Amino acid sequence: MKYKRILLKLSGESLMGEKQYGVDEMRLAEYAEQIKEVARQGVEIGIVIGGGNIFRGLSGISKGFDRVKGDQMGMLATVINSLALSSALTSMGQKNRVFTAIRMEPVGELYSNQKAIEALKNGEIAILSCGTGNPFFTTDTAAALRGIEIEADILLKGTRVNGVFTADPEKDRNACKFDEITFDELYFRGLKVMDLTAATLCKENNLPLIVFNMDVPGNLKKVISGENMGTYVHN
Ligand SMILES: Nc1ncnc2c1ncn2[C@@H]1O[C@H](COP(=O)(O)OP(=O)(O)O)[C@@H](O)[C@H]1O
Ligand SMILES: O=c1ccn([C@@H]2O[C@H](COP(=O)(O)OP(=O)(O)O)[C@@H](O)[C@H]2O)c(=O)[nH]1
Repeated sequence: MKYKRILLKLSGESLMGEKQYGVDEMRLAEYAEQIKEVARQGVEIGIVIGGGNIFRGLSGISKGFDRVKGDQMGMLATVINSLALSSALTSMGQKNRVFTAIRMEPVGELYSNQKAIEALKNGEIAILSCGTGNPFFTTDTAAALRGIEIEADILLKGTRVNGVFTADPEKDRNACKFDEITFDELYFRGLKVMDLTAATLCKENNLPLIVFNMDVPGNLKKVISGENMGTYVHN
């Protein structure tokens, strides 16, 4: 395996699978299977999951919610997704631990980078929930931050598209994929694959990123073993 310690970001929306809301059990099981497969090869895995399949702070504003409360609801949504993934991994016999950025024992342990690294060294997958614990941030930013904190070799952003394109591939059929691109170019081209706070954290702390399609079974293993897929984003 090319990478020994990874931070995997999973989109909350992808967890919906074919559903309109919440968690699709089939999709969850597929993800858990892919994750277990690489964990069995000795790869240390930290995971940050989004919450968009349940609640997004920004969309709450239009429904009359206060932004901070809405964001807190969004962070709690990431806890629900994290518990679902933890449960799926456990049922497959894969050891894992859920950490929360906001104290809520016994749902999860309060996060610290030391405890998370300890879990990784123990062969446990560390599921890092609640995003950063702060409103006005995203789970992409949490993934970048936690990736840096746990000293991951790479940040892997699992999405439902094949990588970074010249335009949103779900809206523009003529969009072309980049095999690699720098963080600066992402910024200058205004590519919306990760928010700027997240991209800046990666850039300033030298954490490379691969954006890849997590919805194709086997892709996670391929990307970790160094197969050329997705888009490699670097300094
Ligand atoms: N230039 C781009 N290249 C790739 N994906 C893009 C781009 N611009 C926008 N996107 C969108 O970003 C999504 C991937 O980000 P992700 O965080 O997984 O999704 P979401 O924001 O819905 O949770 C893709 O599904 C795609 O529609
Ligand atoms: O550090 C964080 C991470 C997430 N959120 C909230 O949680 C929601 C869900 O996260 P995100 O939208 O990043 O999930 P995804 O798009 O990946 O499903 C966001 O809309 C925010 O409201 C937050 O307030 N702080």
